[in-house]
Amino acid sequence: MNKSMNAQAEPTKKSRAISNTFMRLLKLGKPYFGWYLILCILAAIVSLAAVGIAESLRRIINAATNKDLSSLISGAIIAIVIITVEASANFLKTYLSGVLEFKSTSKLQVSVLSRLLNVQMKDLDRYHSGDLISRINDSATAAQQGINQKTIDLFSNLMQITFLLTYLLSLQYALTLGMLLICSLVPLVMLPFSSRLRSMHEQRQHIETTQQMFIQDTVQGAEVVRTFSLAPKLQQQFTGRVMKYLKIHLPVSRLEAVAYNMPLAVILGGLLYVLSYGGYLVIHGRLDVGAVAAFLVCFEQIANPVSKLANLWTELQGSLAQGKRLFEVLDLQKEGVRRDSNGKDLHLGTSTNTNQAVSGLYPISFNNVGFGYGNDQVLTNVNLTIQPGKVTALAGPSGSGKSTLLQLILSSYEPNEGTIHSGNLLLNSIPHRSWRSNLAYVSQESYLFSGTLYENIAWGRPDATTEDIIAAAQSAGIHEFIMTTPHQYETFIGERGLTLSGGERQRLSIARAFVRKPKLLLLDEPTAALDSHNEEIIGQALQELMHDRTTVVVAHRLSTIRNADHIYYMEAGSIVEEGTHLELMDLKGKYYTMVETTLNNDDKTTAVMEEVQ
Ligand SMILES: Nc1ncnc2c1ncn2[C@@H]1O[C@H](COP(=O)(O)OP(=O)(O)OP(=O)(O)O)[C@@H](O)[C@H]1O
Repeated sequence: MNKSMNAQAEPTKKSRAISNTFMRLLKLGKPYFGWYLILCILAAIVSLAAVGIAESLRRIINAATNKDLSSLISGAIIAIVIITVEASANFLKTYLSGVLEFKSTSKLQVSVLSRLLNVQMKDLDRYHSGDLISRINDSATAAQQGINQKTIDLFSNLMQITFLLTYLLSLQYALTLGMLLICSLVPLVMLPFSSRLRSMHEQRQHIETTQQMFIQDTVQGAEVVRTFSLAPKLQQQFTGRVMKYLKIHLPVSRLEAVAYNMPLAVILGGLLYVLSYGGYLVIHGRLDVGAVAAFLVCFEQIANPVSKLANLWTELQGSLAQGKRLFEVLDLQKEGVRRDSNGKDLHLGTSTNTNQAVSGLYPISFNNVGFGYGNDQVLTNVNLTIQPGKVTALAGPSGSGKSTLLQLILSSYEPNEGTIHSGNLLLNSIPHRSWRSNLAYVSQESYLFSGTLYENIAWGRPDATTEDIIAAAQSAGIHEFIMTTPHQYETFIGERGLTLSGGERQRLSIARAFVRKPKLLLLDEPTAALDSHNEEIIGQALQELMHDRTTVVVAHRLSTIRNADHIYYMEAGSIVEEGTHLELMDLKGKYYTMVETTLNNDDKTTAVMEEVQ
């Protein structure tokens, strides 16, 4: 019984969701009301012109059959004028529709992208980047077309049908009514296909997206593909995916072909009806020959919009499916925003307290913090204090949660249990933008953007002067290298800076942190990927960057850890030891074992030498 009730509730929920998507798509069109109005006026002119052309044709044919030259000439002149007006209005309508299409689609794409840039990381983690790109590129375009092009088409087609039918009714109502009856069969024959087509469009879109993600992974992982000779396996997988796509695409094409061609058969039948019944009326003197010609021309002009109306319905199904994908992203909750009981966004505001909290003058404290990305607990009962102006190091085995802890300080995620405070203020009560404005983060592999070397440093502080950029590059030890590149600071680096070496990429991201002049510095072992030569070059620079600055550093190298003012040693998401390097070494606990067993020999030799001294 429960099952049948659920089965009944399902379609109701589904149709509510469809109408909801449609209403929201219509709402998106609100700012373009003026454009719609102009386009509708133009559509009305075009539709009226269609009537004018049919009437002129009727007059010309009747004048010819009556051998009335002057009526024939005046009819032809009127027809030329109407055709000119119709062509101009049509041109303007097509042009303005194109501009509207571009404006509205790009605006929607911008709002989807800006939502994506502001959503919570935990939501973003759920999507593949290829899927998100497809939602911005394909779904935004198709959804926007659904409301602009298709609703205007709907309006113009309806208007054309109304005007022409009114005209034809004035000529011969019986013939017109028969014609109307035949035309109304067109959408009816489409009805059985529409819902099936909608769900098939959704399935096809899903397969297209996974295919796009696969291509993206294959292209981005080109190095691994070559190294491990994965090309044949990937080709095979891709062929499999194409076959899967064909499996849904072919039935869609078949169904579309049937759905689109059924109306044509009805239209041909209608044409036969006009010729036969119209000819019958002419024979009985109830209609003139010119009127039959006008009916024939109008039939085409009515049949076309009617068949378009029918197709429009199937196309709208596709747009609704895309709109659904789009709204899913637009509905993701923004970070730093709470929702009230009605689902309305409540934004956090800045205050004197927040300005103080982000000043870097107060300690950051974790109180019984627990966190997990999904169901698995990553951090458990973490208690720590990051003292202002000091260097705090996080050490511990791989996967113990060090980077995750930095992510919580960055406010990329919120703890599931416990609290994080900056001074007296809860971190999640501080607007993210304010909090991050005084913070720089350098990870093991910081992302570099396609652009120039200059731009990549300037991302650290958009208002930085050229002098600031050069000074930052000098401090990060990358200036000399930049001066040897073909266009110096204007040298273009490829996608993700792949034209640079690992060390150059890392020094560039450190320059980006330098230019920011942050109050709080978060380093995720930025020298981990560097050789000892490169490490030495930027080691000094990092010391300078950390000097007198609140710093939290995830450290693997002993040289980094031992200089820290305070070290937290983590294991399986918990802090198990804390103290200075010497204190922890004296303790002879887990930290001591790590130093003894895990760290590389160079590090140990340096440490021993320094301790001896
Ligand atoms: N975005 C994520 N989604 C799900 N799980 C994650 C995510 N990031 C990290 N994890 C998991 O959380 C745990 C802790 O990872 P984290 O990167 O914080 O460890 P770590 O101590 O910094 O490791 P390493 O020293 O190797 O960088 C790991 O088990 C990891 O698989």
